[in-house]
Amino acid sequence: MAELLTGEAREQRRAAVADLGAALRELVDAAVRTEVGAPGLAAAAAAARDLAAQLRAGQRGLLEVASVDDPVAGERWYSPVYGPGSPVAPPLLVDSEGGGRVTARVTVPKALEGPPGLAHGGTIATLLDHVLARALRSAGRGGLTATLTVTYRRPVRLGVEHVLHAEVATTEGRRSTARARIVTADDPDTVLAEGEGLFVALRPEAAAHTFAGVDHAPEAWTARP
Ligand SMILES: CCCCC/C=C\C/C=C\C/C=C\C/C=C\CCCC(=O)SCCNC(=O)CCNC(=O)[C@H](O)C(C)(C)COP(=O)(O)OP(=O)(O)OC[C@H]1O[C@@H](n2cnc3c(N)ncnc32)[C@H](O)[C@@H]1OP(=O)(O)O
Repeated sequence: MAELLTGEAREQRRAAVADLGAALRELVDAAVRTEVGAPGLAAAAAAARDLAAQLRAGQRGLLEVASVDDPVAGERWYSPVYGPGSPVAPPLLVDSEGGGRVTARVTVPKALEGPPGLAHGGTIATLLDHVLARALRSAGRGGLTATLTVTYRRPVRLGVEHVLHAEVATTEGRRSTARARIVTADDPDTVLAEGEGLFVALRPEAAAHTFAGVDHAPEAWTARP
């Protein structure tokens, strides 16, 4: 079981995690855009395997929560959406949240491309799903996504700054719904994609089953008052 860090030790490790994450995102971008020759690719593959071996020297299991995480608040430093340590996160930057509303910014990188020059539709769905969940959390509502409906109205382009807005729509028992949209920073009135999600908070017995084997109970996704 990975021991969760607190205080100064956690801050220091979080800074190092974020620094490695930024370096790896540069590497992923370089890797998906490279046109160097085959010998250059072979040398890079060997260097990448050396680096992986270096990181495997201290490794947690698949169900173990990272020592820098806060599973009660739901802060995941390797989240594929916003995690500062994730090589595959765009990453999404949350600017403000509270009272059932969230505003976030993102610039979708080449690694998350769908049609040439455009964000992959699954990436857009991922971003919308996250801000929907975050809006609900900011209103004290937990839960897992039960349904997600995405309407793609205009392309979301790579390399352009976009803004997401989300807000709680309804709350009833363990069920909550929220709405979100994505626009460009330069043209906030033209909606590019919209999302609507239903989130269901887990009953304690369902949470025990869903998160069986996870070392720190992720309270953020279970039933909340
Ligand atoms: C910078 C450094 C970091 C800083 C970061 C800081 C902070 C970060 C903080 C927080 C991050 C927070 C949040 C964001 C995180 C993640 C968001 C991602 C969310 C996901 O990625 S999540 C994964 C995908 N998701 C699943 O993996 C779900 C699999 N699934 C299930 O686990 C069950 O399916 C479940 C739980 C959905 C329901 O199961 P269940 O057994 O509890 O449900 P049950 O049957 O009791 O229904 C109860 C009531 O919901 C209604 N209901 C249920 N399902 C429905 C449906 N589909 N359509 C319509 N109604 C439905 C019923 O009709 C009933 O309604 P009623 O009560 O009225 O009868």
